[in-house]
Amino acid sequence: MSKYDLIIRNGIVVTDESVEKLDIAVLDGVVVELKPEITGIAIEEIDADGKYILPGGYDCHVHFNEPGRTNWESLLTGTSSLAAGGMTSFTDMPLNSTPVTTNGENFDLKLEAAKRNSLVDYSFWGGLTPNNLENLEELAERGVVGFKAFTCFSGLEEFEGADDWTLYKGMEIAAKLGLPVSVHAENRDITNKLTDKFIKEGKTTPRDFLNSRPEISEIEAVQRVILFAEETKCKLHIAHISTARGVQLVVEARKKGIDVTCETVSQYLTFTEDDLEGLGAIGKCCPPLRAKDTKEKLWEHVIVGNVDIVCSDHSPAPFELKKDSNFFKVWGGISGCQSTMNVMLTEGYHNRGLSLIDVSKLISLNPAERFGIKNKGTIKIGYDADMALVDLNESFVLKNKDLFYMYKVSPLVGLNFKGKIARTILRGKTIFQDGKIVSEPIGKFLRP
Ligand SMILES: NC(=O)N[C@H]1NC(=O)NC1=O
Ligand SMILES: [Zn+2]
Repeated sequence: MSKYDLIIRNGIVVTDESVEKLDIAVLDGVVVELKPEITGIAIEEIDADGKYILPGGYDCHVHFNEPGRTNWESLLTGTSSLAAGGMTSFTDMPLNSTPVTTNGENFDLKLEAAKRNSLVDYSFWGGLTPNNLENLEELAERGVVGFKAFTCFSGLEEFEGADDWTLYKGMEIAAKLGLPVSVHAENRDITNKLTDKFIKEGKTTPRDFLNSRPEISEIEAVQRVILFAEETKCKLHIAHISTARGVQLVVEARKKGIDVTCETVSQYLTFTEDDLEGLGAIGKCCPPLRAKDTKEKLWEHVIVGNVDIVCSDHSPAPFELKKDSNFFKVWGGISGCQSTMNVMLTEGYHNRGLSLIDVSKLISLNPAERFGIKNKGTIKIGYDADMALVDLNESFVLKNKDLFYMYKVSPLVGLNFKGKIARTILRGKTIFQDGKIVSEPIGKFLRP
């Protein structure tokens, strides 16, 4: 009789093709059997009767702060939050940790920190800035999934936004290296000019901040970087897209054969600009929250498959940086990486009829495939045994104390979610169960 490390019995398994009752057998961290009834024995058995089993999520856009700003969010607090939210891997942005990930030496520091402190599997974006074109190759050799650039101010002086020359040249190099470039797309002139103007006029409320970053600033930047992608043949990924018109440009570019994908994030699918006054600083992000009509159209794009990925853009900061009567001076970034699966189950599956297969593709398989992370993102023989066991019909209100973030705040607190993560399993090992982290940091480096 076959012997396994783990058998999970009686769960309803969400694969990339079906939702059905299956048993799952795991050996050495990998799914080795997947069928209605497994007869073997295992060191550990889990009875998942009544639970749905989704692939562990992959958050391809988080800003953790280790090394260097570990007092904003450490890898331990950040990855505990991911685990509590059913997420089993992530890609960290090249900022806001310090030093920023713009060369090989800095990359090595980050990798060392993750080896020690990450509870889930990890990978990294390298930075693309005006100062590091000559370092892209060494970052590629070390295993970054691609390069991240900003077309506007990044929020931090030490990570300079890319001018058009840098984008064009950087995309040429990335194309040669076979890696994608991910762009934070907002027009720098429009956002800077409006910001300066409003501050000069003493207009510094949340509404003024919203008005300083109109939809056109995203749409223009998306259009421009798509043109560079067409010319350079670079794989392009649009980060945290917030406008339906931006997604429409991506759709049209794909029809022309340009290799472009896009992600959106929970906040644009949950809140509108009218919520910002009530939320205050914890709801400040760039691009900002949008009008109700835009939010609904963005959902339509998600539902028909025009948006490839939903992730978090988790960008925490200490309370001090979230306090200023001038809203422009408040740190821009939302804490949300614990809630991506919850948002997609509640708003996507329960409220809008998005299938569980599509939910899991948006948060697991699509990012893994786009960024070349092999054997992740779905429950399948030969794939890593990364899973979230979910009580799909259980409702709960998210409370501050449920959060594993270093700063236990999030705009998502107080919302009623349906679909509770009961247990998270990384490569066959339970890392989160019944509200508690139950593992040491066992994360492993993932590279394309
Ligand atoms: N630096 C940083 O975290 N920036 C992020 N925050 C945000 O709101 N948008 C971003 O790109
Ligand atoms: Zn960004």
